[in-house]
Order: sequence, then structure tokens, then C-alpha cells
Amino acid sequence: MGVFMSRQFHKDLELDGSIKARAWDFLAKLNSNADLTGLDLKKPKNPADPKVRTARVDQQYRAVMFAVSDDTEPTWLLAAIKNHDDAYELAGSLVYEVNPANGAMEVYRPSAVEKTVDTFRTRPTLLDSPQVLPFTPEELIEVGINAEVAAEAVRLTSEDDILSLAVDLPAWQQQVLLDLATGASLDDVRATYGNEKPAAADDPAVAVRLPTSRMEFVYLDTDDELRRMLEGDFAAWRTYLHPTQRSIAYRETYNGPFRLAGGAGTGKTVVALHRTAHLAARGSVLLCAFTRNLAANLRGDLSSLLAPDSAKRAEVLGVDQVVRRVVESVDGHPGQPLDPREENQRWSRAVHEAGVPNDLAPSLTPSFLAGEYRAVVLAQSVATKDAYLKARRTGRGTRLTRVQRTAVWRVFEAFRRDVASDGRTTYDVLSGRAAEILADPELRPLAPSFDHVVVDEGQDLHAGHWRVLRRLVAPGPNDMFLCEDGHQRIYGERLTLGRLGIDTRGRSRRLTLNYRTTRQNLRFAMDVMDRAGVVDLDGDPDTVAGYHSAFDGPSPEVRGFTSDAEQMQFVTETVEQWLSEKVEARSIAVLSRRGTEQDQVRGALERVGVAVEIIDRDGPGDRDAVKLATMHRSKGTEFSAVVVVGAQKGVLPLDFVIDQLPSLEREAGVARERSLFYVACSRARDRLVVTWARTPSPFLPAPH
Ligand SMILES: Nc1ncnc2c1ncn2[C@@H]1O[C@H](COP(=O)(O)OP(=O)(O)OP(=O)(O)O)[C@@H](O)[C@H]1O
Repeated sequence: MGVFMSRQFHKDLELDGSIKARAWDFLAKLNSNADLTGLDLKKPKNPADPKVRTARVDQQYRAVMFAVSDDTEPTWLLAAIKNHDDAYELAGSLVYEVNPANGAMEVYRPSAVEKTVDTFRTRPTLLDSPQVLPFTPEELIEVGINAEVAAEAVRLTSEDDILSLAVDLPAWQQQVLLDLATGASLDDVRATYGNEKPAAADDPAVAVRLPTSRMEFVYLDTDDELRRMLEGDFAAWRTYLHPTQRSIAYRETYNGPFRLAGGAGTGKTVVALHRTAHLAARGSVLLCAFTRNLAANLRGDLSSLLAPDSAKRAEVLGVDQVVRRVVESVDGHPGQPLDPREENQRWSRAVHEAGVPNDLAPSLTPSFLAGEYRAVVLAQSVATKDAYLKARRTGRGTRLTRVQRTAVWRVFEAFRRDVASDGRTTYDVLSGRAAEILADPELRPLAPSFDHVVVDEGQDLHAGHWRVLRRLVAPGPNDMFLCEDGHQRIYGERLTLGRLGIDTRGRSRRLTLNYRTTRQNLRFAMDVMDRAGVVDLDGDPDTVAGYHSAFDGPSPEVRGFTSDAEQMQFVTETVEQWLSEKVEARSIAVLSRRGTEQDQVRGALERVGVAVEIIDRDGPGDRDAVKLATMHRSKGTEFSAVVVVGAQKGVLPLDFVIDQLPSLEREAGVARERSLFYVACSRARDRLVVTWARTPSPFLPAPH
């Protein structure tokens, strides 16, 4: 016999260390159904729900729970753990119900809902502002919204008010109102949260299986499951998925490559992890991250989701690790890849060696050549000059005549010779070789293979990567599952997956609920991003429609200064202030476009005795120190409080980088810089401060 546990109860287990220690005893007794006297079960006087009880967890804490089945031996639904007096008070007003519209399990306080509704009833309707919800109360009730709230909600003229009105409702109802306020239709809501109460939903064992119930409740029916839950830290994403996240992650079969889009913080990585765990129960899976350090983070998170016998079938690697592994399986050690600076030097040398005509040479910057190599040579597996002369160059900006193409090909050859001459290589060259190996019927069996590939941060992979990943799995059901956010593209060139043999058309979804950040921070980050001109990996416009967050916080602060020194002074004071408010140092980050600001911040913070740690290519370390990172390194991270420093002209976009680009590629270069700023701003969970010196960055949104 098991127990039902609410997300709130699960979270309360973290209240203080002593509860966790006692909880196992408590739950074991409850589960044993033997003598419950030690639990001191009590029914509060005149409870709102006769099924409610409180029980002793230890001296200080009591559990609030419901006897939810009609059997003589009740099954318990654990709702919360509170201090003795608070537990009694809560138990008096809490009810357990099954929503009549969709059968979702609900634990909430009707008296609190009524009180909030009362405060709204007395407010006059603002006749000159449009209502946010274009629905009737009956329509809202029909999808499951509390009737009293529905009557008031339709009068409201701001999203903020709707959230305040809904604050005491079960979480899924709050979510529905917010979805409707941000553009969802009633049909969307029915499809996502269900629109029919299953006949047997009064049996909690049935109700708990509904995806909407699973946003807040879990049924644990073995000691193993209970123990795992108690031993792990509370991380809601592991257990309480949004119905949309769940339906995407746990769908049995996609008949080919599937693409998941969504803004920053919508849980794409969470879904990728769950999908990997789901697939690992069936076959071998590669979860591919953009870098080694992002892979290391995912590996830790994945291990907590995998059943023991699936663990050996799931592997998590950075994309360049994958490439390297394929090459090594056939060629042995491939030589040390050049670092970006060395690579740039070699490209310049190759231009010189290849005797490029004077009129062309200035356009052949290292970034142009590396981009051309990835977007044309690797993307189309071009192996000869003739093939390059015929290759498609759509989307490359600069036009090249036949004579110029011949010259560029000579540069590629000179570059390869130069790199090979001292036993070195580059990651781009390696990905070309890996794709070649995987396409060769004789070599293919020597290389690793997987049944399924799941890719995170897909927007930053280049064509060479995709060729390798495509060939790593046999085409067929559930072969590839890709996550991307076109607005976060900070590396490389735009590409269309269809051209690389990865056809996701008709098999893609988009997540719109931001779980990471406040609505205030989200609004700011959305103002930063350039909504026009961003395309997804299918080559279609990437929309942000309906992208929203469910929680509130302080407004982001933008502060300008006349000098670097003043800016640093402010950054230091801000960080010190957060530390004094007991924000953990490791949850604070200062992000900058370039090393100059990072060095200044580091000096300024160290001078006042604040410990800092730079996020390097291995990702955030464990030290409890304020993290400093470039915007590039901030990808895939998140922090409670973030300062984005140096948001000023010349730095954002970074002139030095843009000036190096041939004129036709500047627009794309500026878009990447804007995306970097968006990535940095969208790392903040609670507080976001952006600073600049002298002249503000053109990317800064106009104040509202
Ligand atoms: N169902 C959920 N319940 C609770 N928290 C969630 C849920 N889904 C996601 N989160 C949390 O929201 C945050 C963002 O999730 P995640 O990193 O998966 O988003 P993402 O779309 O990959 O973001 P980005 O593109 O910015 O890297 C994380 O802290 C994650 O744990």
C-alpha cells in the first residue's frame, strides 16, 4: 500500500534537516497500517474537510494529510508539514477535491479563495481598459476554474491582477488563467489540462494518473520510491512536470526526428532529460550537450532520473566529445585541436600561402573562412574543388565568383596542410572526418552507434555536428529528439535541418511557460531580443507568442554611469547588498561580454573581500563564491541574482568582433551579440541588474 504525496509536502521535507531524518520513520509507520497510535492522529475541530487529520512527525512538526480512500484501511494523501500550531490551522481550512471538469486532484483552501475574491468584488471595473480574458464566466467554469474566481476574473484588465486573484487556487487553475491571459484558447486549455472527468476519478489511484494531477501529486507505492524521494533533494522538475512537458517527454513514438522549441527557462533541458530516461528504458541513448561542461551537469541530473538497469544505456557527451570519439574509433588519436586564437592565426597564414588576389584577401577574415568551411564544406560534405565550385552557398551573404571560389578552396587546402604539418587538427576538421567515417560502410561498424540521440541547445550546433549526429543513429522512429531556442543562437551560422537529412516538419512543439524567472525579468529579456528575423532549425520564423512566467518579483534595474570606476563601485555594492540579504554567494553571478569588465569586477570584489570564482570551460565550480562569467560561458546556467555589467556602446555589440566581419555578415554578427545579451539576462531567477558606463548599448530596451 502506498501514499500520495503533494509537491508541497515534498518541499516541506526540506524545511529543516531534522524532518528528513524523522520522515522515514513517520512514513514507514503510516505505510505499515499497523499501530498508528505513535502518530498521534488528530482531527481538527470543525474542519472544512472531514477527511483531514494531523499527525506527529516530531516534537516540533506535524503533517497535514487526508484519508483519501473509502477502505477500512485508509490511503493517505500527505499535503504539508508545518509547525504544530500552523499545522492545526491549515488542517482546519484545507480541502481535498477532484475537479469536476477534468478529474484533477486539488488540495486548497476555499476560505482563502473566498477572501481574495471578496477584495476584488469591491473594486470598480475599469471601463476604459480592455479585459484580459475574452471569455464568459461559464466558459471558464467549464474548463475547471473555480466559479467565484471565474466571475471576477473576466472583469480584470491586467495579467498581474488575474494572478493576484488566482493566488489561492490549485496551481493548475492558476496556470490555466495565465495561459488564457497570454493568448491560449479554450481548446488549447482543454487539450493540455483535460476536459473530461474520468468516471473513476473519485478514486485517487485513478485521478493521480492524470497529467494535470501530476503537476502537483505523486503516488509512491514502494519503499524504494519513497526512500529515493526522501534521499534526493527537492527538485520539482524531476517529479512534477507540466502536462505539456510530460506529453512531449513520455510520448511512446515519434515517427522520425522531433524538434522542441521554446524560450529560455521553459524546461527544454528538463524535457530532454526525461525523454532520455524514457528512451534509455528501451535502447541505447546519447544525450548530446553543446559543451563538455554542460554535459557534465546533465549527467548528474540524468542519473537521478534513470532506473538502475537503464543507466548503462544512457551516455551524456558534449558534441565535440562525440565527434572525437568517432574519429578515434577509426584513426586513433587525432592530434591536439587548435584553440580559437591559434586557429585564427593559421587561417591568416593560409590566405597568405594560397596567394589570394589582393582584392579578395581582405574579405577572407578567419571568421568568414571558418564559417564558409562549416556552412558549405561540412554541410554538403564537399571533398573536392569541383564540388566546392558547384556547392550551394545560400544564406552566406557574400557572393563569390568562380575565380574567387577557386582561391578560397586553395586557402582551405593550405589551411589543412598547415594544420596537419605539425600533427594538429581543429574541431571542424574532425567533424568532417567523423561524418566521413560514419558514411563509409566499411568503417561505420568500428564507430560507436546509438538507437536514439537527444540534443540540447541545438541552435548552436553547426552543420558538421548535425551530419555526425544524423549518421550516428539509423533513421526511423524515435531516432532524434532536438531542443533549440533560435533566440539564443550565439555561435555559428543559421542552418536548416531539412537540408541535412533531419526532417522535423510536422513533428515539433514549443514550450511557452518560463519556469525560471519572474514575469518582470522575462519582460525585460523579451524586450532585449530581436523578435524579427530569428529563424528556427526548420528555417521558419521563430515566434515568442504566449511566452510567459507565473511568478512575480522585483523589476529589473538598469543603471548607467559616467565611468568604469563608478560602474564597478555600484556592482560591488549591489553584490555586497545581496550577500547581506543572505543570498548565497554561489547563487550570484556577474556576467560580462568581455574579459575587461570581468577583470575589473574581479578586482573590485576581491578588494572588498568577496570571494569570486570564474566560470571557465569546465562550468561553474562548487565553491560558495560569487560566479563571474563571460556571456558565452553563462549558457545553460542559472542564478538567483545576476548583474549584467558593461551593457554599453562598443561592448554590446562588441565592436572589435563586428569590425572583423565582412560587411554582408555584420547583420548576423550583431544578431548573435543581441542573442548573447538575451542569454545573459535570461539567466536570472529572481533579481536582475544591468549596468553600463558612458553610453548605453543600443540593445537596451527603452524604459516602459
Ligand atoms: N516542471 C517543472 N517544475 C519545476 N521546475 C521546472 C520545471 N521545468 C523546468 N523547471 C525549472 O526551470 C528552470 C529552467 O529549465 P531548463 O533549464 O530545462 O530550461 P531551458 O528551456 O533548457 O532553458 P535555457 O534555454 O535558458 O537553457 C530550471 O531551474 C528547471 O529546473
